[in-house]
Order: sequence, then C-alpha cells, then structure tokens
Amino acid sequence: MRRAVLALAACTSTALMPPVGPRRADVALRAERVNYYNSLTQAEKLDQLGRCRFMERSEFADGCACLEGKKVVIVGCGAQGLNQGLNMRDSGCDVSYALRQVAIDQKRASFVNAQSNGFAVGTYDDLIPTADLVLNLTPDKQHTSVVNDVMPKMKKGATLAYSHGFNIVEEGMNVRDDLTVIMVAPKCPGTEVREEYKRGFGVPTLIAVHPPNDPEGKGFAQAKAYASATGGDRAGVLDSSFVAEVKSDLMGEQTILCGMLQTGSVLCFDKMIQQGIDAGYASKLVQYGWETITEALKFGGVTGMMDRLDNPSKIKAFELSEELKGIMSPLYAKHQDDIISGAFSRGMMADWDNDDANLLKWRAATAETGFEKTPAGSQDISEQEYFDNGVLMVAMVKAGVELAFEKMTAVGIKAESAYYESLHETPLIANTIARKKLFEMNNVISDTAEYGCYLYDQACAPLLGDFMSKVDPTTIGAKFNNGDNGVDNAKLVNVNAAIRAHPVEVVGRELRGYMSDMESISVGDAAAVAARAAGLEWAATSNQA
Ligand SMILES: NC(=O)C1=CN([C@@H]2O[C@H](COP(=O)(O)OP(=O)(O)OC[C@H]3O[C@@H](n4cnc5c(N)ncnc54)[C@H](OP(=O)(O)O)[C@@H]3O)[C@@H](O)[C@H]2O)C=CC1
Ligand SMILES: CC(=O)[C@](C)(O)C(=O)O
Ligand SMILES: [Mg+2]
Ligand SMILES: [Mg+2]
Repeated sequence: MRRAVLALAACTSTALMPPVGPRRADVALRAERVNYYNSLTQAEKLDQLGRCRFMERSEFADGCACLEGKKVVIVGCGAQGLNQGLNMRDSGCDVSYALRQVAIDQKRASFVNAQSNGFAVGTYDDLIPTADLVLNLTPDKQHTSVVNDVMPKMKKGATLAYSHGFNIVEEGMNVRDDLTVIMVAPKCPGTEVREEYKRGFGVPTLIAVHPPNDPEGKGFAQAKAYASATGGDRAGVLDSSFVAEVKSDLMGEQTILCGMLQTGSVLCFDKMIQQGIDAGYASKLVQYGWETITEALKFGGVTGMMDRLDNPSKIKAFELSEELKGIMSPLYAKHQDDIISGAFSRGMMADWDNDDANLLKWRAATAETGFEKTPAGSQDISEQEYFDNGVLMVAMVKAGVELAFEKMTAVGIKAESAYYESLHETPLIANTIARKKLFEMNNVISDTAEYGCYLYDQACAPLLGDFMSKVDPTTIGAKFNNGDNGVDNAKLVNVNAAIRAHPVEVVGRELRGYMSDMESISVGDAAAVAARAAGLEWAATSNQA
C-alpha cells in the first residue's frame, strides 16, 4: 500500500492536492485568543523557557504500567499518529484511532494506515467518550478545530495529549478545567520514531504538563508512561515545558534540521552542475551524503564528523564553516527572535488563513529544483568518498548545528534541549532525504516544520549566493585533498581544540554517554536505504494532501 501511495505522490508531486482550507470559525477563534507565552510575566517566561531536567533511567522503572487498563485513543493517523501508536501497542497499550467521518468514508491515508495495521478505527462519537487518554496527533494547523470538536466529547477527568506545544503556546488554546493536558514530544520525524524503536532504541523526548491543566496531579506520571511506551526513555527524556518545547522545536526545524539541509542540497547540487560534474553523481552525492556524514555526527558529534576528514580537508571544512557562520549568524538570530516574539507564528497563521498561499508556492518551487528532478546515478560512492568529496556539506552541517545551538542557548533554552534539537536530530532528518529527497523530508515532517523550512530557504539561499559563487570548487563533488597531506601543525592543533571546545560538543559528550543502546545503520547505499524504507508501516499522509 505504501508503495502505491508513494508512487501516486511521485507522479503528482508538483500538483499535490492543497491542504484543506481554514474554517472561517477557526480564523475568528484564533483572532480572539492570545499567545500564551506573551501573556506570561518575564519571570514566568524565563522559568518556562529554562525548564529542562534530564531524567534518570530509574524514573522509568515502571515503564508504561500507569496506562494499564486505560484506553488510549489517537486522533489522526499520520507521521506521528501511526508510528507512535505502533510503538505504544508493541509496549502493551490499548490503542485505537478516532478519525473524522470523511477520512473513514473516503478511505483516506489515515484510515488506510490505521486499518491496514490492524487497529480499531471509529468516529469521534464512537471513541472519544470512552478514552482515558486522547492523543491529538493531527497537524498543528488543524488543532483549533480538532480540539474544539473533540473536547466536548471527552469524559470528565480524561487527559488530552499533544506532541508539540504550538496550539497551547502560540494559539493560546484554553482547555476544559477538568481535563489534564500533557505533552510528549519526540525530537524526531514520526517514521524515525518507529525505526529507532524497532532497532531497540528510541528518540529523545520532551515531556511536560500544562500548568493550568493538571487538576488531579496525574499529568506527569501519565506523560512519563506515554514517553516510555513510545521508546523515548531509551534515548533520553527531558522534564520540560510546553514553552521550552515550542521555542526550541520551531528553531531546530527551521534552521539546521530541515532548512539548512534543503538549502544545502539545492546549492551543492547546482554548484556541481556548474562545474560540469555528472548530474547523476551530484544528485547521489547530496541525496545520500547528508545521512552518511551525519551518521558520524550521531556517534561522535561534530568532532567525530570532522575526524572523518583527512587533515587538509578538515582544516578547509573548519574554515568554510567559520565563514558560513559569519554569513548566516544574523539569519539564525532572526529566526530565533521571531520565534520567541511570536512574529513567526503570526506570519505562519496568516498563511494558514490565506489558504496556504506561501506554503504551496514554496512547495511547488522545491519540486522544480534541479536536485529534486535529477535521479541519483547508479555509480558506486564509497562511504569515505561522501566525506572526501563533500567537504562543503560537512562545513554546512557543522555551521548549522553550532549556530542553531548557540542561538537557542542564548535565549535561555537549556543545552540538553538545544543539543537534541540541533545535533541529535540532524541524522534522523537526513535519513528521510536519503529515502526520497526533499519531497520525503517535507512530507514526513510536520506542517509547521515544512513552512519554517521553506521560510528559511527563501532567505538563506540568496544570502549564500556570493559565497557559493566564490567557494573553492574542489570542496564539493571531487576529492578535495589529492595526495598532499601536509598541514601546519599549530593550525591543526588549534582547529582540533576549537572543534572540541564548542558547547554543543561539551554537552554532547555527556548525553551520548547515556545512549549506549544507539544502533548504527548502513548508510550511503541505495539498496540499504530502500530495504529500510520497505519496512516502514507508514504511508504518505495528509501533510501534503
Ligand atoms: N511530523 C513529524 O514527524 C512530527 C510531528 N510532531 C507533531 O505531531 C503532531 C502531528 O503531526 P504529523 O504527524 O506531522 O501530522 P500529519 O500531517 O502526518 O497528519 C496527521 C493526521 O491528521 C489527520 N488530519 C488532518 N486534518 C485533520 C482534521 N482537520 N481533523 C482531523 N484529522 C485531521 C490526517 O488524516 P486524514 O487527512 O486522512 O483525515 C493525518 O493522518 C503535530 O502536532 C506535530 O507538530 C512532532 C514531532 C515530529
Ligand atoms: C521532525 C521534527 O522533529 C519536527 C521537525 O519537529 C517536525 O516535523 O515538526
Ligand atoms: Mg521536532
Ligand atoms: Mg516540529
């Protein structure tokens, strides 16, 4: 089924059906509400932004026992909905799916996802009144309407859960006083939530209870159990807040995670074409290059990734990355400022209310890029060659990870959270590009991430125009170092010290110390990527339809 859906998506990728337009009632409701973060006092803002406690493994000793006998009903069966539900069922939870009537009648992707994986499916009326825990896993854009539909049907004292705090923090949603409101936010695309679980690992997860909605004081225990059921406790869980999650999640996805990889893919491909490099080779180097170089990042941080380069290449990548950081620093600062002030969410919600005009225009433009339209060639590229011939890509990853981390921590987001949102998640996003390029990444990630990714790309690509026209052509598509390994010793010592001293490396060494169950994957090889993709239970969903 997945293949059929993807094949359909592939033929229509430039003519993807537009998302369902805004309900006029939602537009009016949004206008009435206030941004929750902006309504806090300065002291409360700082307190919530800085909430971040790395939880001990022993705190999860009971696993998901607290959900035993409880009915978990998931609303929406897309990237997070299906994959979290599969993990929770495998962990022993009672999971079913409440879908809107139209999704059932039209057998939309959500219905097919749930039914073909053997879950019970029903309407809101069938399932919501019986639920102890309702997981709202619909796109953020739909939260106002979904929560307004679902809330009156929820039984007294039930719990409403989110995997991203946008609706609560940026839209200021008010939830019925008797309901508990929690968040369990996996720091990763939904498909990889499942993949990591099947590898016996998990993805780092932020959990939180919304302070005005914890009438029985049970929110934290339920959030812990939910995180454990998805496998998050195997990778690391932060006891956090809705505010800290939103302000860091939006920053990560717009900049290094999705935006930088999108801009970098298009620019690196175009540069290679200008140099006369074979288009199939250029396409392959970029498509599989991100996941190959960031697999080294996953295990050894920026240090580990840079150590895969020979010494002259490492020094070159370091210098390029410093130059890139100088150029892009104001852009990263602007994204973080606009996220903190609410200017970003206002702009995105205006686009929602304008029938997604910008989103659809940017999505169509992405589909028309040379990188997206050129199939990967069939030549072999060894794992090491992705590093040797991708020095510029390594520099882009280093610059993006460090800048995103620096800007997040500068506004009060804690280092652990910033690490997950920059360094740890980059390989998990890169895995999606290896499957089916930018189409797959933008389809799997949330609607907020897709919008933010394009927004960043719109600004970053022109910003890097001059840099790209002047950059040494041997840093992408060909072996940078052609035999002379000589370097200045003092320079090398300084470069190595600077890489290791960056604060993302300091916290990363500690956090990776807790990730002893992390598995390596076979990268850079189309057959291995296809084999992994064939194991996905997920079919392309409504994010793009
Ligand atoms: N995508 C990701 O990987 C990540 C997402 N998140 C968060 O998880 C949540 C879910 O996002 P994501 O998984 O991307 O969502 P998807 O875009 O994959 O959509 C989820 C499901 O919602 C259903 N849906 C769409 N519109 C409505 C509606 N108006 N009413 C009811 N159901 C609807 C769709 O089903 P159908 O149209 O068939 O009815 C679809 O199956 C968001 O809060 C997001 O921020 C957090 C981390 C990562
Ligand atoms: C994939 C993920 O973590 C994102 C980027 O936050 C999202 O899809 O919203
Ligand atoms: Mg995220
Ligand atoms: Mg997100």
